[in-house]
Amino acid sequence: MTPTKIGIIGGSGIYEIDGLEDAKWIEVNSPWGKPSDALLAGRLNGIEIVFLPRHGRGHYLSPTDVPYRANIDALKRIGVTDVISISACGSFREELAPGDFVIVDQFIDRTFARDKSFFGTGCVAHVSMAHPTCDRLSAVCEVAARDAGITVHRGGTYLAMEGPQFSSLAESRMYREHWGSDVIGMTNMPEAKLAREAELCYASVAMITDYDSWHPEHGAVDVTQIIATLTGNADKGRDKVRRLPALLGAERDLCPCGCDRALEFAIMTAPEKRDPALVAKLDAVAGRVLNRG
Ligand SMILES: CSC[C@H]1O[C@H](OP(=O)(O)O)[C@H](O)[C@@H]1O
Ligand SMILES: Nc1ncnc2[nH]cnc12
Repeated sequence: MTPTKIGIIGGSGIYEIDGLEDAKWIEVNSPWGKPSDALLAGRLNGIEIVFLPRHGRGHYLSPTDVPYRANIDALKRIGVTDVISISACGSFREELAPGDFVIVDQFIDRTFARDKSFFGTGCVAHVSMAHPTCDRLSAVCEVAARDAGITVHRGGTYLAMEGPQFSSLAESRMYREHWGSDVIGMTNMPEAKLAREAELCYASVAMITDYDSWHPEHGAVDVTQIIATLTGNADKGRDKVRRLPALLGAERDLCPCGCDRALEFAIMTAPEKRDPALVAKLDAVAGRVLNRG
């Protein structure tokens, strides 16, 4: 058993969390660059929590410019075991209404201008993304949201678009009618891929803020409406976060989904062909498998 350390990545409208004991902002240096911000570390019910605002305090980073690799590396480096992403999302389904939460379990990655892997020339690895989220952590997020009085839907496909512009009507219809997507956002990819490479359990909580552009009665998306929905949900969202530690427990066993062993058979590059500089950068992410004899 190892101690649980919960990492929370807050998306649009969530730039800090309150109620942490001994809370302090910590600068974490990563060989993958500067994370979006310092990390807010503290304890909730005796369990360690680390919070990172994805777009930085003041929302200065666009979805394309979020330093996804530095963020995931920093969380891993500081000892986080379980990462919960909280994101504002558009809905492609009438029944997924603004104010509801969806516990996402699949992704379609349409992003194209981001670094998507820690690995590459000099250390090649292929992890499975068949089941990109952790079922155990997702179950905890579902219970916490339900207990906080939130309408929550378990399972859903998140379409990750590059942005920063919202989708055209034609794109919105294609994602919904032909691609089977349930929600849309701009940030969960490559975040989920990188969390898997870093052997971190990852769950994604989509807070529905709008109906994107397909809905005949709702017109185009606008940021004012998104912020109003997020603000209206803030108290319940905070309540949900407060419930997580008790549900997760202070100690964790190996993840039954295997998230914490994702690299076990993933690395292809022969030891003598590995690039020492890249291997050094992978110390936190892949040290468990690269450093064994
Ligand atoms: C404020 S609307 C668009 C913006 O909100 C979402 O951010 P996040 O996923 O970090 O909550 C969406 O992905 C866009 O980045
Ligand atoms: N409709 C939408 N499309 C992309 N990202 C979003 N974030 C919130 N609503 C969104």
